[in-house]
Amino acid sequence: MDKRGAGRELARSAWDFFRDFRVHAGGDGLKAAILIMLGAGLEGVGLVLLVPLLDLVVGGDRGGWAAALAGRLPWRSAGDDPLARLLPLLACFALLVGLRAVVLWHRDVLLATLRIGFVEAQRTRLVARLVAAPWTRLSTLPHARVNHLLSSDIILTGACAHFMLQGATSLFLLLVQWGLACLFSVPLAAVTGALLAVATLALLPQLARSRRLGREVADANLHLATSGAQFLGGLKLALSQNMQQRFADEFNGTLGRLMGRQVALTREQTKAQLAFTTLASLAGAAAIMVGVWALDVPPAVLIVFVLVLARMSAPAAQLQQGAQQFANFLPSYEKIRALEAELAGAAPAAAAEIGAGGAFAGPQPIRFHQVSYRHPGGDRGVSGLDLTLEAGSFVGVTGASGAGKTTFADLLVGLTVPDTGTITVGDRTLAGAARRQWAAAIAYAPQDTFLFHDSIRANLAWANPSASEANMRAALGLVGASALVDRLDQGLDTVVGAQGGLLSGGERQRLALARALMREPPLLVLDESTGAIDIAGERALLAGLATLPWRPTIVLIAHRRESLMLCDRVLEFAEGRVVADRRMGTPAAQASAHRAR
Ligand SMILES: Nc1ncnc2c1ncn2[C@@H]1O[C@H](COP(=O)(O)OP(=O)(O)OP(=O)(O)O)[C@@H](O)[C@H]1O
Repeated sequence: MDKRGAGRELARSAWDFFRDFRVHAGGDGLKAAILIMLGAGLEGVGLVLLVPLLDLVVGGDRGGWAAALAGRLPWRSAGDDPLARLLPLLACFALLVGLRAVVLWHRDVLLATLRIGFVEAQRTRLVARLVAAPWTRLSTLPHARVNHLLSSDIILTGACAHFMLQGATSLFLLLVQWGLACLFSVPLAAVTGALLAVATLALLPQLARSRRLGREVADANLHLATSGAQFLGGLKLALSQNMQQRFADEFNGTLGRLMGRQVALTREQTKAQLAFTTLASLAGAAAIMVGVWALDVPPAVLIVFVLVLARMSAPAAQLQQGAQQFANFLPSYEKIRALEAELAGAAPAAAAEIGAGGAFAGPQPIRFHQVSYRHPGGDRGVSGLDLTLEAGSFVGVTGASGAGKTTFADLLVGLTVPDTGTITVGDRTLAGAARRQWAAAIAYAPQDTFLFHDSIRANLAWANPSASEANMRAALGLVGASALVDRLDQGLDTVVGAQGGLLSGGERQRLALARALMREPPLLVLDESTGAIDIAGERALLAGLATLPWRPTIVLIAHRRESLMLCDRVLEFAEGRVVADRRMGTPAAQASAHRAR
């Protein structure tokens, strides 16, 4: 992209950020602007008080506005007694300092509150978009991207807000100080202002470079976060195959690339900072030379002017550095907005629809009418599914990898919507509100066991917050996890570690199944979620499920023949179609038939 295009993009993105912040701030934005201006104004008044102070210390003729002001001040009439003139002056200073402290306190608290609130609002909005998005869209998002956006990138939007607010504060301070400089000598201030403006314009392209490097650092950070998240799992694999050096080299390579980008960014920022301070100092020196030789400014005015210039250097440097940092962190904000825009395009019906219609109570027949579904961006999925799952039946689903079993389960629970055909539960079609109510009723134990990094109790309560301890114990007993909980020091309050990392694979699956039972669902879908449990334990568990008192319809996806032995019907998938539908003469089938009577 050419320089002009990069500059335009930066300006557009910065404007979007400002607009977003302004909307978030609402009425407090105006209050903050007033406090920023008031703080800068009080700083200016403090500088004005330098005039009589100089008058007192240096004395003599300052000429122009300074003399006129000093002549008009009340303590001028207090005769020539320095003490009599100094006391009111110091009183004024004390008053000013106190007032300024109060204003700055209110300003800083308000700005911090707005900044923190803005970060939280960004996070809440992104989470809301993610929660509202359909599974078809979410399933294609890389986990690391979402994690990074919700953590690091969101925090960096706070840094953006910080530098924007700091920039506004510095800018107003600069304007007030420049206004004061104008009061002392308009031509001198005009020369200084023009030179500073030229220095600022010369450094504008630097901001676009800062944004580009910021984006590269953010990308490298994401890459590092992805590698970091998989570090232990990957290291275990590497250790088991004596490939740890290669693993370390790969990780270090990612780290090295990130460091390279960060060094490049620091180099650019330092260059810009030095260039700006050098140009600003030269501009000040040039202005003083012009003042002395061309404008014949009196020495006392020149001294005050130099003091004002010295005061201006701090906010000017802060403004320049803040702008660099803002441009550097802006890509994080852009990434968040990009994901929101992606998700907004795919947002399904509003969550408010959940309330419409009645809840699904008890198992009912589930009917697939000529259902087809293709995954986005490919031609794989399921097609022409035409079948009925009887209420309370125990259905096994099997087939080779990629045959379409999970796709079928996702349709069954309402995670995905058919491209063609319909799915009905009882007499209701799974669409809109009914689909959401169905999802709110059923339980799904997916292939990848997911447990929160929290206690067993909290993990179980997640599915049904009103579940009693007795319910939890009963579910744990049914899935064969009572002994596990009893042996843990903290019992139900034991924290299971990130992703249940402190438990074995089979134990994790048992807890996930217990959680699925907590809401007494009319449909229980187990997608290869018992495969890590020993065969005898799995058999006992499935036998328990087959005799659950509330008689849910159970769909068990499994590869092992032993797992399917208790099912009263087995569907075999191949190439997205049901190629065999077998009724089994099992004890479960008899139990099911008995229940049906
Ligand atoms: N999100 C997706 N985007 C594109 N294609 C997908 C997606 N998910 C699955 N597929 C493809 O759809 C086909 C069916 O996948 P599905 O997960 O239903 O298979 P499966 O029978 O459950 O396999 P396995 O036993 O290995 O879990 C596969 O060929 C798979 O590659």
